[in-house]
Amino acid sequence: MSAAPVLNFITGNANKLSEVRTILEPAGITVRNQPLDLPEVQGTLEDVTRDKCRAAAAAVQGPVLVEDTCLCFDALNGLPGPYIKWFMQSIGHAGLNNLLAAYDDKSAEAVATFGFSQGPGHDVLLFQGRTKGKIVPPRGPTTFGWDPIFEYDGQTYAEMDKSAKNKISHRFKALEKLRAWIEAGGMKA
Ligand SMILES: O=c1nc[nH]c2c1ncn2[C@H]1C[C@H](O)[C@@H](COP(=O)(O)OP(=O)(O)OP(=O)(O)O)O1
Ligand SMILES: [Mg+2]
Repeated sequence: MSAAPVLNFITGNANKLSEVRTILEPAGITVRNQPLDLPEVQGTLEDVTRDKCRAAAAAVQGPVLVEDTCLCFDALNGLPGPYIKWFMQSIGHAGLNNLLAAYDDKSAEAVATFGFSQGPGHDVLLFQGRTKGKIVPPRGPTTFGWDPIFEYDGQTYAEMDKSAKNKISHRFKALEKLRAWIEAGGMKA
């Protein structure tokens, strides 16, 4: 590849930005950031990211990367899903556990959907990663969102070393697809 790829990741979430940089920079991909607060519509995981990406491209009038994270409870047919941010803010870790009190099935899926657009009027390309786990009472540092209540293979995301989370996470799996596409020359097409 000739010029080193540069992505403009539009997110207001410093933890997301840090994980994305940690995962992509070893692959020689530079991640810039503009911390815009973009409107988020209601709809499927894909609808939310597509709309967010179009709004970001319009706001910066250029190429953008966005990401929307969902936390889907199997017993609730995928809810809170894209609305997890508002559930986290309103009812927190305890409330999210209580939502599942009536069900034996505590399984959940973390989903990261990245959207890339070359700019206003261009298609939005989606790169999605999913990691299965279960919802548990909080364990570990409360640095990043619902990390303390999402258990993967016996440890919560919050209990795992950052490097361990970044090898199995929903975000890592999505970024593997994005990286493969960039390495195949996708950004230049
Ligand atoms: O790996 C994660 N581990 C734990 N919590 C996480 C993770 N990734 C996102 N989260 C939280 C942040 C927000 O409460 C919600 C997703 O909402 P979401 O709209 O995608 O994120 P945001 O508004 O913070 O940033 P952005 O400016 O990119 O939209 O789940
Ligand atoms: Mg958001």
